Amino acid sequence: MTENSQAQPPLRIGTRRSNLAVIQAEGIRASLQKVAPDRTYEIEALHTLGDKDKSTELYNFGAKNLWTAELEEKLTSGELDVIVHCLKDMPTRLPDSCDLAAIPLRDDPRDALIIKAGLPYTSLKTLPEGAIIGTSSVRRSAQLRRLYPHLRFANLRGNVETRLAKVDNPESEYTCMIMSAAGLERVGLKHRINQYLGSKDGGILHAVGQGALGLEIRKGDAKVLELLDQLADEKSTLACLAERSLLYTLEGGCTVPIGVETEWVDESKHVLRMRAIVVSLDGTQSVEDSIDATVNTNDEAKALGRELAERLVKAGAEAILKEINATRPPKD
Ligand SMILES: NCc1[nH]cc(CCC(=O)O)c1CC(=O)O
Repeated sequence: MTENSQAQPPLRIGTRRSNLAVIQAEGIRASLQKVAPDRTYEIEALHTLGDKDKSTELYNFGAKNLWTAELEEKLTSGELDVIVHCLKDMPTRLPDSCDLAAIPLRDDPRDALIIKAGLPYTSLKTLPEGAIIGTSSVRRSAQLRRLYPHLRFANLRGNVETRLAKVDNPESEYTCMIMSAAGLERVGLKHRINQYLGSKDGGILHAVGQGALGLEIRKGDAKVLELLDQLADEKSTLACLAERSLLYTLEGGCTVPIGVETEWVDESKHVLRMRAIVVSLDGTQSVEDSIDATVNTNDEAKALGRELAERLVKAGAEAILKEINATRPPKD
């Protein structure tokens, strides 16, 4: 080993301590080892306040995000160099001392249906009247209530493995559950997916940033930014920035039933199609629209998200969101 490589301190990668979070951080470490093999990398998996307390009401706990605040403090103080997040769990407004760096190639952004082990159903359409879908996401339940008014919903919390165990338990009320395809695939549960729920197959629109990772750095840390830029995927970055701009424009600070889908409709011309929906909690009211725009730069991506948000507001999204914000539903 040369003196030079020994002199460079390890790059410290922070993440939450769930199995999914650690798998994601290990994936980023493996990618970094490929592009910068001389450097060493350390993962610090933190048991965050949000992981410790499972109560819903904590979503309303002060202004701080319980899942990201402690990691961001360590990033700001220099104890960490990068945080690996699920992009969809990253607020659209970050602390002043932090920045979103690279967005790597996105995995499948769709939601997925998993049916309780041993039941004969295969898709949403085959579920009988009164079947119970486990989800605590108002985005998922509101869209599904709208499309499948004969189905019922029950809260389902915990990490990926815990939720599946609760659904599979023959004593539990759940008929099935909805989770992100990417999350299920990363923890090795792809074989349990019964149906992928994109807009093309009778399904729902996914969460902003779903299926992508967000790499957060200290603001102005040019060295780490340059390193992480080597992991960036341009198309994923532009699509996700457009989605985050839509959410930034629409949200009143809490999580709301906004579904989105982005698709590159013409790779050579860089045309991004973004579709979005805002639904009332009971599924009875909704506004939906879609725009195609040429997107080559981050600013063009953000402009697309903003324009779609403004169109939705004009079509009545604000009234729906106001009513929901008044009751502050649990986070997606
Ligand atoms: N809110 C929880 C959460 N945050 C990120 C993922 C999975 C990974 C991803 O979709 O990016 C999940 C689980 C889920 O919603 O099913």
